[in-house]
Amino acid sequence: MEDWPKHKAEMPYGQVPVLEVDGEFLPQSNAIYRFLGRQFGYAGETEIEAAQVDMIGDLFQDYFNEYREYFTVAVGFTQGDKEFLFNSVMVPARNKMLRYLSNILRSNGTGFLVGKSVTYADLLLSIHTAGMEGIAPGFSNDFPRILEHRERIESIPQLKEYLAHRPFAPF
Ligand SMILES: N[C@@H](CCC(=O)N[C@@H](CS)C(=O)NCC(=O)O)C(=O)O
Repeated sequence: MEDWPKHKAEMPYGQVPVLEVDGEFLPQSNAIYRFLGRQFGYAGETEIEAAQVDMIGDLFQDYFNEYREYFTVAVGFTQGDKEFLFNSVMVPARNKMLRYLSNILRSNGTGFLVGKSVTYADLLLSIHTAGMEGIAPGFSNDFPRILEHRERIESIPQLKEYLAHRPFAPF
């Protein structure tokens, strides 16, 4: 955080995340997800699946905007009443989003959010609930399909290996 003001000026829009590819700086989470998803085969197998995966990526942006006020206080970026914001901002946003995604999981019926295999939409969900669990323990406990989905995603061998050895990430 102390170094951030220096790096902010180097970022195309003064924000992170930014992916650097062969000297090109690519900002915006969803552009990065699509770029990596297409490159490595996690962006949906057909045109309609790709659109459904992107739809979930966009939904996560809207969702983040809904709970941003709680999140910035919870991780110490801004000052505020964390408990009040959890109940008034985070809980309604979480309930709406996790219910919606539980319904998608139930109707898709493959164990994944889109199609028959893992996509970046599944990674967004499992990373989100894992991160929130660190901030608000028990975050997804009322959503059994979401818990089960996270276990499925985190037990993918390559991901399991990565999660066991990745550098410390605060959230
Ligand atoms: N729409 C952008 C939003 C990026 C964004 O809000 N970045 C925040 C961190 S999550 C940031 O860089 N904040 C530091 C700052 O603005 O100085 C995206 O999805 O990548």
